[in-house]
Amino acid sequence: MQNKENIIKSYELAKEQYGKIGVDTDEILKRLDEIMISVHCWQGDDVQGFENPEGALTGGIQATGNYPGKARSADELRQDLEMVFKLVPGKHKVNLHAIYGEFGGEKTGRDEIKPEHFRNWVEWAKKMNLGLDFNPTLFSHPLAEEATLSHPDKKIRDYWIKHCKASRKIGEYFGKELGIPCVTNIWIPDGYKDIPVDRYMPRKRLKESLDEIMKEKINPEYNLDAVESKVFGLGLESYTVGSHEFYMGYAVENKTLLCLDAGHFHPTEVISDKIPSVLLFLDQILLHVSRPVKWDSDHVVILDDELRAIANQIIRYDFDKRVHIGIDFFDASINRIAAWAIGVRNTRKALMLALLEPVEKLKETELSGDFTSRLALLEEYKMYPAGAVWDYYCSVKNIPAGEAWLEIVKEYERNELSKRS
Ligand SMILES: C[C@H](O)[C@H](O)[C@@H](O)C(=O)CO
Ligand SMILES: [Mn+2]
Repeated sequence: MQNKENIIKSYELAKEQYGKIGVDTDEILKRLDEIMISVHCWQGDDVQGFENPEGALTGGIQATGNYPGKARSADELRQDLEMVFKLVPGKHKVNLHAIYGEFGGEKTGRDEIKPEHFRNWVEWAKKMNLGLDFNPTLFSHPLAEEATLSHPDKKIRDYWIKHCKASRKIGEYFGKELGIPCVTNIWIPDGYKDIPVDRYMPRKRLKESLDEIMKEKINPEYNLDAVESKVFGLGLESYTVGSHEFYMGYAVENKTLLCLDAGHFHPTEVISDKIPSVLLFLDQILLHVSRPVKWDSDHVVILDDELRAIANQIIRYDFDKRVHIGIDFFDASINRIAAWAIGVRNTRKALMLALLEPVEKLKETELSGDFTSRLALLEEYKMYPAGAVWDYYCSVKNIPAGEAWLEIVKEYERNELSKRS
C-alpha cells in the first residue's frame, strides 16, 4: 500500500507521460468524477426485497451462494450502501426495484405502490447526494408465474399494467424530489421453456400493454422510460417475449430508452458493439453492466476486455450524457459489500482508462489507413501508468487507494455483517 506522498509522486510522473501523448490527466479526472454510475440495490440481499422476505426469487434469474450477512431490512440495506459509497469515488445513483418499498407491514399489492412507500429512500438519497432509478418488479409474485404484460388473461395483464404505471409515477416523484431524472426500466421474464406455436401474439399483447403504460406523458426532466430485452431465462429457454428486436423496435418507435444488459445476449455477442449502432437511432440508452459467464450468470463486473470496450464506446464519442450506466449483478457467494465495491470501482476504472486514451490521435491514425500504428499504439498504451492516476484520484476524493478498501470491508464484516443471522 502506498502512502500519500508516494501516490502524489507517482501521479506527477504519470501526468508527464500522459501529457506527452496529449492527455491532460487533471482534466480527465474532473470529467470522470461527473459520470454517474447507478448502483443496483439488489446486490445487497440477493434480489429478495422487503415485500415478501421469505418468498422465492422467480422469473428465470438466480442468485447463487449463501454468504452470511445479507441485508434484512431497508435500514440495513441503506447502511450497507453507505459503506459502499465510502469505497468508490465519483457520482452515483441507487437503482431500486419496486419490492424494496417500505410498506410498514401492510400487505400492499404491486398495483397499489405509491411514492410514500419510497419516501425514506428519497430522504436518504438527499442526505447522501444521490440520484435514484427505479424498476417495476414483474417477478417473484404469484401473478407472474406464467406471464405478466403478455399474459393471455386481460385481468393479469391489467394488474401488471397498473404496477408499471404506478412505477412511472414513483420515478417522476424521484426526479422531482432529487432534481436528477429517474430512469424507470421495465424488464419482464415472460417466455416459454419449450417451443411455442405462436411467437407473434404474446409480443402483440406486450406491445399493447406497453402502449397503455406509456400513455401518460411524464416530463423527461423527472422520468425517463427504458425497456430491457433478454435472450432467455432459466426455465424459459425456448422463447422470450421481450427479445432484442422487439424492444429495439419499441424504443425507436416510441422514443423510450433501450436497456442493453451485458448478460442478455448470446455468449459471443457483446453490447459494446451495439452502443454505437443503437445511438444512431435513439437519443439515450441505459446499460446494465454485468458479467455473463456462459449464461446470464450476473457475476461481479471485472476489468475485462468487454468492460473496457463498453467504456471506450461511451467515451470515444462523448456519449456520457446519452448513456445511463447502471450495474446489474448479484453474487451471494462472497461478501456482498465487496462485490459492490469491486464492480463499481471496475466500472469507473474502465471509464478512466477510456478517458486516458488519446482518442483524436487514434482516430486520425485509423482514418489515414495506418492500421499497423493503430494496433501498436493501442497495445503500448495498455502499459501506461493508469494505476498511478487511479490511486491519485481515489486519494484526493478520500476514498481508499489500491486494495486498502478490503480491510475496511473485513472490519465491517466483523463488526456488523457477522451479527446478522
Ligand atoms: C433484478 C433486475 O431487474 C434484473 O437483473 C433484470 O434487469 C435482468 O437483468 C434480468 O435478467
Ligand atoms: Mn438487467
